[in-house]
Amino acid sequence: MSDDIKYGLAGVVTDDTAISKVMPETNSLTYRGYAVQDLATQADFEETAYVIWNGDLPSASELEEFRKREKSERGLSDDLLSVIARYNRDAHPMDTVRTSVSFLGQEDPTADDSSPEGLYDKSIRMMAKIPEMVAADYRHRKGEKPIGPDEGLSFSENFFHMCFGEVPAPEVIKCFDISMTLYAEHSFNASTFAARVIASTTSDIYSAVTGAIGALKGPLHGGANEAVMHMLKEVGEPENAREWMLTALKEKRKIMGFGHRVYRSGDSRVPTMTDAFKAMVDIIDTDEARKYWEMSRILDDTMVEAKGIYPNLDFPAGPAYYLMGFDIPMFTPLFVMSRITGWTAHIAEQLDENKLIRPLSNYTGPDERSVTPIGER
Ligand SMILES: CC(=O)SCCNC(=O)CCNC(=O)[C@H](O)C(C)(C)COP(=O)(O)OP(=O)(O)OC[C@H]1O[C@@H](n2cnc3c(N)ncnc32)[C@H](O)[C@@H]1OP(=O)(O)O
Ligand SMILES: O=C([O-])CC(=O)C(=O)O
Repeated sequence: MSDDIKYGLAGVVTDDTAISKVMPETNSLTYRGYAVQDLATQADFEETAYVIWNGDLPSASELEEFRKREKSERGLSDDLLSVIARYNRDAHPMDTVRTSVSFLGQEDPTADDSSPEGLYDKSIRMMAKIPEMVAADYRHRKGEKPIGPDEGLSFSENFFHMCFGEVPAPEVIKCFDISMTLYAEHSFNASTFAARVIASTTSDIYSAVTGAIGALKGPLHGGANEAVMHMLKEVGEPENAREWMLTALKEKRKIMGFGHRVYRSGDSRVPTMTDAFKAMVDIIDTDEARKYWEMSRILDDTMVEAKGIYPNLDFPAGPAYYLMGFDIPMFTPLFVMSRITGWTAHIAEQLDENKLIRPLSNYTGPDERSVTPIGER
């Protein structure tokens, strides 16, 4: 290890961005200058997507136009639906959504159009189509036929409709929609950086998004929302929670849903997601819902008290998604449905003033040596 190297690029600023600002000193986050909490509670995910892509809040007519455009892009080709119908039912849903996005790219004859308008078209197209890829795959693994999109429904309502054939209570939709806004964008996180690296080679937007999905899958990044729910299931009951956490820490286990590379004293998005999770628990009002709420409170308090490490967004999002009825392996694809907005905004920003991303490395392998012919080895 060398003192001159910033391993994992920790603390390194690699480019400018005007999309979001992560402020660890105040545990806050803005998208294009708007506080994420305000967007989550006072706007909806469609308005947030508009802000991320266009820079300002839409007027009423701009928003109406944008909603129409998103709805008009919904719907998968018969070819893609038949590919989804052939996916391995045991495959991880992140692998299947990665494959579906890649398939969408090869269906688009303008995939290489990287003009600002071309990128914007494809960004809206992916926002509109990824939910159906996830929902159709969810139903396929249950042996059920896909349910097509409903133009009368919002982005979040339509997703529940395509998964379950019904739209739940408004509080559940609101909780889901808030999670979409909170997950949408977070500066140079690993998956966004992966997308920017791919875009910087002037590859196409679908390739950059496909790579970003691969980066998001890992449990140190987006995959943590699934890992959190596995942890809650392992803990089992609220009365086990404190002891479970103290033992896990003693055993030096990594506790999923805690810690963050940038925030060191709390993730800006957690209070809003926790409030939404609690509001949903109160509406659902079952023993199971209260159990996961209480358990997560105890785990959070114990971790902060014992290690001073705070929960990240995946911690409240995991159990919230579970109580909405989603299977655990679907949680990270839900993140994809949201982060497609941030990724594509970053791809456009990267291409606007592109410079190939190619850092240097510190070689630590053997000194130069000669190749001994095979007969002499
Ligand atoms: C939406 C998102 O992607 S948010 C991130 C989701 N990921 C997770 O929740 C996975 C669990 N968390 C982690 O693995 C880490 O906190 C990361 C990957 C998010 C950040 O990692 P880094 O910035 O590299 O932090 P780093 O690993 O250096 O941690 C610093 C110290 O805190 C400890 N620590 C950090 N997170 C955790 C954790 N979740 N559980 C236990 N200890 C932890 C580390 O062991 C380390 O201790 P040490 O100094 O005694 O070695
Ligand atoms: O910023 C990060 O490193 C991870 C994160 O919270 C996100 O991508 O939302």
